[in-house]
Formats: sequence, structure tokens, C-alpha cells
Amino acid sequence: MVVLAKGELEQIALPAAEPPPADVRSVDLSAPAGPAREAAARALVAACEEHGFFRVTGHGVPARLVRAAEAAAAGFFARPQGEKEEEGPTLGYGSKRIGGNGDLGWVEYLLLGGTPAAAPSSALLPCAAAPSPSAPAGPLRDLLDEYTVAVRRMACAVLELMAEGLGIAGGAGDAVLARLVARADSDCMLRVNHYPPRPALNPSLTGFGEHTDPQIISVLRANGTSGLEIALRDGAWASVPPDGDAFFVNVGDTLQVLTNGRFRSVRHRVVVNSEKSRVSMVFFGGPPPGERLGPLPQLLGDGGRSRYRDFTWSEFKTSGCRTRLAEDRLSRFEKK
Ligand SMILES: O=C(O)CCC(=O)C(=O)O
Ligand SMILES: [Fe+2]
Repeated sequence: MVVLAKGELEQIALPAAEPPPADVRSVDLSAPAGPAREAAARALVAACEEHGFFRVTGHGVPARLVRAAEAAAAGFFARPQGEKEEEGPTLGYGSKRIGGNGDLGWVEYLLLGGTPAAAPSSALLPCAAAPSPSAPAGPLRDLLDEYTVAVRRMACAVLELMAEGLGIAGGAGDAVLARLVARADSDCMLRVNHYPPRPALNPSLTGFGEHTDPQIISVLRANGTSGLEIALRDGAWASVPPDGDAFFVNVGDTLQVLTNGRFRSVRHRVVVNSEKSRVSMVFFGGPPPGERLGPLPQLLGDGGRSRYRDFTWSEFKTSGCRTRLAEDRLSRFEKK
């Protein structure tokens, strides 16, 4: 349940128009080495340049794990509000408030550290409540941890294919992008969002307001329910048709910086206009806190100018924490 105070419903009410469907490219992660993999890597790079968003097939995450995690999460959200709030500190439960700066949505969520049983250091950013690290693991937590391990592995495989497509893969063991998400101290997390059906009389509500994700990549899936929309280059919104089996990947702010603006951190939002509830599970792949980030020298070319000044991931998060959801967090790191 999302309990809104007087006046809050009006803040998140939207007109009912659904935008046209986005032309989302598919990338087959299981393409065999050789021309098929090269084509997949090219498709991935093109999608990151065009939309900053693509669909992943051949991902290797077992369907039974996805279904079990999703069902367990839905079971949690169906429990009485008091019980959810009681368990809140152990699972990072929150409702309607996104971040600490007044953004509201028709959503309740769980927020877990991406390294199983570790406390996350950020929500969308680090300002939101973090679960207690000493929390005992329950069956839901165990399933979500197992899911996170599998999706994190996939995120690294996506980043390896991406490096190949960019021509910066280097030699074996030189995982220039994947290493940022694969390290034990990488700042990864899982967010499970539940968007209850829209209330009667309201054609459409903001579930999760427009924003870009701050990390390197986000790997997302939902229970075959529509609602996710992405902004195209011309600013128009396009809806993402639900997909029961594939995962979707967002380019995050940090990947836009690493590629010196070649890849686009995709603006996206969730609109609730359905009578069915939506459960989405989003893995955020972020770098270690002290990692220095800036455009990769391999992508600058000879005499190329860096569009961003270097920063650490901690610095970026601290600065982003002070912003509203929809704000452009990268502008303050752009070189004039
Ligand atoms: O729930 C979704 O489908 C997307 C949510 C989202 O964008 C986020 O949690 O950052
Ligand atoms: Fe997001």
C-alpha cells in the first residue's frame, strides 16, 4: 500500500496519454565468438549511443530464479503495512518517498546491498535509509541475494561485450569496464519496486519520476507489466513494451562519463496506469567508492578533449544526494 497524505495525490497525478512504443534494440549475450558476437557488440554500442537503453536476451539468468524472487517480493509487498514497516530496517523497505529531497511516487520498495548480506551505501543515491548490516537473512533475502549474484554476473558479461564493441577490451584479465562492477568493494545494489494498481478515478500516476541512474549500468526486469518509459534524444517519451523473459539495461551517468559522452545516460520514468501491479527488480552496478572516474583515455583519441573533470564515485554520490530526482547530476562535472 502507498499511503499518501492530503495533497500528495495531486502532486503525482498525470494525464492518461500513453506514448508510442520505443524501438528497443536486442542484444544476444549468448552469441558465439566470431561474427555473431561481433554483431552483438556492435548492436550494443549502437543502442548505447542512440537510446542508452537496450534489451538483453541469452542472458543465462535461470527463469526459475527470476520467478521465485519476483513471487517472494510480491508476497512481501502483500503483507500488512505494519509488518512491512517492522521488517523495514532489514530489507531497506520504503514507501512513496524517493531520495531525501521531497520526490514522491506511487511506489513502495526494498533496497539491498549488491554484495550479498552487505549493507548498500546508496538508494538511487546514498541519502536514503540503508538496511542494517547485522540483519538476519530470511528466505526472501536469500532469494534476492541469489538473484543479485546472477544478475551481477550478467552485468559484467554485458560490460565485457561493451568493451569489445568499443575496441577497448585489451587482453585476458584486463576487463576495463567489468572490473568496476565486479570488485568486492564495488558499490552495487538491488532495488525491488512495487507499483500497486492505480487507484480508481485516477487515470495515471507517477510511479517513479523521471531521472537518470547515477551508476555505470542498471539491469532491470519487471513482471510483464507496462509502465516504464524512456526519453528519446528529441525529448519525446516512448513506452517500453513489457517483456517477460528479457532484461533491460540502462546506461547510467557514470558510463556516459567513462565514454566521454558517447553513450547516453537514459532518462526514464515509470507511469502507473494499469490495473495490475508492477514489480520490478533493478540491479545497479556502481564502482568502488574511492574509484577515480573520468573519460577513459582509450576513448579520447589523439588530442581528444575530455568533456568531464575527474571525480570519485563517493564525490559524485555526495553531490547527487543534494539534488531532486529529475535534476541533471552530471552538469556540475562538465568542463566548461
Ligand atoms: O521500476 C522500474 O521499472 C524502474 C525503476 C527505476 O528507474 C529505478 O529504480 O531507478
Ligand atoms: Fe532508474
